[in-house]
Amino acid sequence: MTSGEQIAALGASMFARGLTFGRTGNISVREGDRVLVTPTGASLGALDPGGLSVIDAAGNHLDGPKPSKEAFLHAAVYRARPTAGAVVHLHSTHSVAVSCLDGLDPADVLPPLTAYYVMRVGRVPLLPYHAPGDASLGPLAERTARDHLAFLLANHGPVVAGGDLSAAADAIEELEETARLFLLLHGHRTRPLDSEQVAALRDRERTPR
Ligand SMILES: O=C(CO)COP(=O)(O)O
Ligand SMILES: [Zn+2]
Repeated sequence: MTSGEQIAALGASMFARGLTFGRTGNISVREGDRVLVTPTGASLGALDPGGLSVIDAAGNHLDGPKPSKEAFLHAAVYRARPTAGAVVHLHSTHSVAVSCLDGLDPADVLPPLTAYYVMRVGRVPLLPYHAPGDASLGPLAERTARDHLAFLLANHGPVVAGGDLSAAADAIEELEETARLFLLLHGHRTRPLDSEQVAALRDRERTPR
């Protein structure tokens, strides 16, 4: 499958499962110096694999239709994370709900409820509200992405990187399910993983298997 076909297949799957809706969300894949990104105003449910936009890591539009208004965010993540091969942004409902909560710890929005959340996502910070496409968020996004795989845009939604598209998809789905669990558990006495359990999982993830 070409990268364009992979992006279209993932978009269709995310859309079909209600992980994003309408004409929201955007997906990109890095290929060397070029980044293939979904066009602005596209439905992730109906992407044309041959009709994607091309930008560079500075966010410049190189080819194809006008890129996503969040292309600058994707470019910022690629500059910050040399190992990132893909970036996904969704308006996934439970993650967006968490991004609207008052009183979150902006350094770490969700507790480590499950092992897979720790293994696939890690610590997720909250970036302050900016209107969609407001490129003044770029420098903070770039600094944040250096040591975070994922971040949450306040009153908006998640942005998640991965070594490749399937890793980015796994991580953003894990984040969405953890946000759902967090909201489901509201009002229940909850026992997240303790710091030793979290540290052991982080060590294990660093050990090549
Ligand atoms: O999610 C979106 C904005 O945050 C969708 O915008 P684009 O259609 O420009 O990608
Ligand atoms: Zn958005």
